Amino acid sequence: MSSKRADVAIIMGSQSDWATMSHAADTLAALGVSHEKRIVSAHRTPERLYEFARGAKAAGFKIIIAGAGGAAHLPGMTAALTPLPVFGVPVESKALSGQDSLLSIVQMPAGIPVGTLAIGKAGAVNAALLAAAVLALGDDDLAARLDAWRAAQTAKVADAPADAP
Ligand SMILES: Nc1c(C(=O)O)ncn1[C@@H]1O[C@H](COP(=O)(O)O)[C@@H](O)[C@H]1O
Repeated sequence: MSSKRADVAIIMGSQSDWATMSHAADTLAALGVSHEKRIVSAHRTPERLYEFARGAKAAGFKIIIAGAGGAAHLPGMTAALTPLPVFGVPVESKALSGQDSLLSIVQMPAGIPVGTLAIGKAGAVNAALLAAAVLALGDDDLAARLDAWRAAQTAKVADAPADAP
């Protein structure tokens, strides 16, 4: 690991969340945003969470993307322990299709914000895009890459037939 930390930390409650959270990593990679990923669980590894979240800002991270499923306390607990912006991604759970994850993340008490995204892949992609948009406020090159990414997305839709199948 290099001494200069990545801008974005992607954390997740379990290895099983990677199928979802890899979309955040892929999107950040496509935009040239440096990121690190790690498994941290408020439930299963509370001390690792404490150590990570307490040290995240000093380590050089600027934004944290936290994905978890079920009783998804990871994003909120992370937000409680760091002044960095935290974006929460509700991972789709088997039992309740991610409704549990969403509700566990979204309804934070006033004072400890978590920017909550959609359930699943869309949320993971959008968390990465939001992180990039925040970082782009102070980085003109990244702002240009983000503009290009959005233009490419528009072109992809525009090139497809406008009539429904
Ligand atoms: N919600 C949390 C937390 C947490 O919030 O600290 N730690 C693990 N988990 C979630 O448990 C689910 C099942 O995990 P396993 O697949 O490992 O049993 C995962 O979606 C994970 O995010």
